[in-house]
Amino acid sequence: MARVAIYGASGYTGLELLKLLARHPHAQVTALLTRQDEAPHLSEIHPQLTGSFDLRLENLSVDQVAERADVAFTCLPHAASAEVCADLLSRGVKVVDLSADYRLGDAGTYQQWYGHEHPDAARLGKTPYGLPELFREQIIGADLIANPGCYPTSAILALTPLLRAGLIEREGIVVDSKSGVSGAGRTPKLLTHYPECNESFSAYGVGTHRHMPEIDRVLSMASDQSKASHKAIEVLFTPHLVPMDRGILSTIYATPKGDATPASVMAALKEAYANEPFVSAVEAPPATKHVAHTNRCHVYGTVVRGKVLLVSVIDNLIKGASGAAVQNFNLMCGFDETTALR
Ligand SMILES: NC(=O)C1=CN([C@@H]2O[C@H](COP(=O)(O)OP(=O)(O)OC[C@H]3O[C@@H](n4cnc5c(N)ncnc54)[C@H](OP(=O)(O)O)[C@@H]3O)[C@@H](O)[C@H]2O)C=CC1
Ligand SMILES: CC(=O)N[C@@H](CCC(=O)OP(=O)(O)O)C(=O)O
Repeated sequence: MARVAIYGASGYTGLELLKLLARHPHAQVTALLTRQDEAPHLSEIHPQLTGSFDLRLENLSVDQVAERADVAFTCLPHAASAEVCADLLSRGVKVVDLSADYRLGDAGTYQQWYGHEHPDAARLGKTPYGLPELFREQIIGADLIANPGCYPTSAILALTPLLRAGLIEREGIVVDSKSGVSGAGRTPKLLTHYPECNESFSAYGVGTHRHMPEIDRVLSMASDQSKASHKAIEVLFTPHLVPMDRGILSTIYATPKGDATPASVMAALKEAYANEPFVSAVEAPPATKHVAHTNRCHVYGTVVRGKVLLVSVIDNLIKGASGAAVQNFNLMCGFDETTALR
């Protein structure tokens, strides 16, 4: 049994994490963290969880958390998260970090895309990236996991098999992604205010979104296993906000290479995920509803007018955040990887 603490339990990823942990036979939730001093009952913050946990959200010190928990999930904004992670790790608490703080490889790149210094830069480049389908061996038994970004999960799971099979060029990859509004979190923002986003569809972060270097780095790592001389991959990534609650759909375009045909593209996707419990290569372009509320990713690929075209879907809050976090937690702690996720 692992005793679990959740930082940022009042947010959307905290809620989804609690829904999953409520049915986890080896996890006991022992601390729910908030910055507020009022200690509200969990059912006041998330009425969906009424009857599931008799717990209050508390403003505890890291020492108090370390007494109560073996593992912490940090569902906090970036920078705030790394500060807590460093303190927890120094007290022997394992951490799954849902923020972006440990996903990039070096402090310079982090500063360039996040606009501030990294609070715990020594761990950059050394923390396993929590996509078990690509980095399972590094995740097993680790103390800290960088849980992936939601958009990167959808892009990397679609592209990596084709890069590894030599069916697409490393240059000229375009990732066009669309996300439901819960991707922006529960904390109110102008972009996600109802009259701003309802019945509207917009691109944002054009050329500047911080998931671009994350996708670059992970694709470069995942596909560069034999040829160290390869140049780093640089994708063109554009996110869009769709007026729906949840889900991400990425449409991806790449230049074919070698024997890229509709059949060989699908065969590479099928082979890569044949034994994966949560990723499937599907025969027709998937929709977000096919994976809503699940830890699954569906990928489809073909060749059209001289381009490889991929479509990938996930639930941003599950495979894109809390489901992946539980998958990583299971691997870190030696539980069956699929526990609480089937
Ligand atoms: N939403 C999504 O689809 C995804 C989110 N993520 C990442 O997961 C993390 C959590 O996201 P999400 O749950 O959506 O966010 P939310 O805004 O829904 O919740 C975050 C919680 O963190 C606490 N918080 C906010 N600001 C601070 C701060 N400055 N210092 C400490 N605590 C703070 C708040 O709790 P309180 O007020 O009670 O203290 C808040 O409820 C973020 O890093 C996000 O980028 C990753 C993948 C997907
Ligand atoms: C719709 C929307 O706003 N989505 C979020 C992505 C959520 C996510 O994965 O964020 P982190 O990398 O910070 O963990 C965004 O674009 O900022």
